[in-house]
Amino acid sequence: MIIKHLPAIFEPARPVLQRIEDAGYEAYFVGGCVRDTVLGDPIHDIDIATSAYPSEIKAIFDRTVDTGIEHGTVMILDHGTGYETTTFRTESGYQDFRRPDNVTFVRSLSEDLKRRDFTINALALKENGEVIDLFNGLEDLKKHLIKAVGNPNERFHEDALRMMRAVRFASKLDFVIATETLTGIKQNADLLGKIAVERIRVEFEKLLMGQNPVAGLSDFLRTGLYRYCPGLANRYDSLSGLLLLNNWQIQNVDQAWAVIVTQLGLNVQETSNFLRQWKTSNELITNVKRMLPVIQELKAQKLSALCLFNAGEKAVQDANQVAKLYGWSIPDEQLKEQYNALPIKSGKELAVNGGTLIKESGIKPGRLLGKILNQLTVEVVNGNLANNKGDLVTEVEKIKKEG
Ligand SMILES: Nc1ccn([C@@H]2O[C@H](COP(=O)(O)OP(=O)(O)OP(=O)(O)O)[C@@H](O)[C@H]2O)c(=O)n1
Ligand SMILES: [Mg+2]
Repeated sequence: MIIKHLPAIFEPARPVLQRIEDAGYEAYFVGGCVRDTVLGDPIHDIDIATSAYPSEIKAIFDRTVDTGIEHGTVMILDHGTGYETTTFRTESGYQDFRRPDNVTFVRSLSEDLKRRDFTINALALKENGEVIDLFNGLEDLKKHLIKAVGNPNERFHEDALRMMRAVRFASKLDFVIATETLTGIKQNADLLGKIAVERIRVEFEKLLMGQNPVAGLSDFLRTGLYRYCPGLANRYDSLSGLLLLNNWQIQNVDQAWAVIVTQLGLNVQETSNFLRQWKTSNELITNVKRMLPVIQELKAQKLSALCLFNAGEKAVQDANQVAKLYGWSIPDEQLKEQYNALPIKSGKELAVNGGTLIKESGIKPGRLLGKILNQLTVEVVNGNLANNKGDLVTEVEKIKKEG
């Protein structure tokens, strides 16, 4: 196959490949960028593989950065852009166990491609547009098939994360996992236990945000991969409920996790613990925790002003998106109106603050002050009290008298 017009992102990199070829070596675009080019999908980054050793690349180009030289990766700087090139390599251990990370540099493209995960990811693209397809990747792309290169067991033993990548691609591309590959995942699922949770998380999040999350989740469940994921090991029944959701439209990672914790029926405290096990950021945990009460109130069809106020605009919108999956949502426009109708959107908008109350109402700094401010906020949000200084100070007098 020859691709006549390469997507624009390749253009500035072509002369770089050309120069490597002119020096007598081979150089190709490889991996996801080739797969996505053939599919006509957007390309976010390009990877280059070459027969030249890192030292040889550095001899060809004036400006390079050693970004991962022990793995064979050197960045070539060209006209202000960096291009990562990786020397053809093979996982060895047995061939040359003295090399760091068991990586051996090789001169042949096929040696490099045959240790890649799936046939659709084992395509190489020459600078002139020629696609090198040694493992029937093009046919599998056409058939919408995720198939391990060679023996699935071997591929998954080299890197167990690949099993998560398989289910992620099933969702992301809406492809089917080939039977033998699926069997390989079932047999090796426990190896996922050896993989850092952060790496698993990235794949799981991509799965949840893919084109067909139900397909990916279905594979994630039937292969048993979920057993080796934090907080999911004993939750097969609950997770299976996700397969019944037929209106997935997840727009961000906060929503993705909110779906999972909603499905698992976790409360706010359990959600914190669960997400901490997955090593998500504190920001994500905060966002998801803000969404949960909104989702619950949408479910109960009694969305209150206070709930909207506490969550804030982003969490409110995200929560409605999650609720949509379950048929609990209200029209976005209506929700927006309800939110915009809040008398105040944040505590800072309250017509009095701690300072005012200390000065004008003689309240001492401390717990009581916080409690009173909170009470005022709730009354204003609920529309029981106008947000002006006079009314609020009068209310404070009343609260003081009532003790
Ligand atoms: N565990 C892995 C990870 C990567 N690869 C190979 O390295 C390439 C680049 O990896 P990466 O950028 O992680 O994935 P992509 O396939 O490019 O997918 P994405 O679109 O998410 O970048 C893959 O296509 C594949 O050939 C692999 O064989 N095994
Ligand atoms: Mg990539």
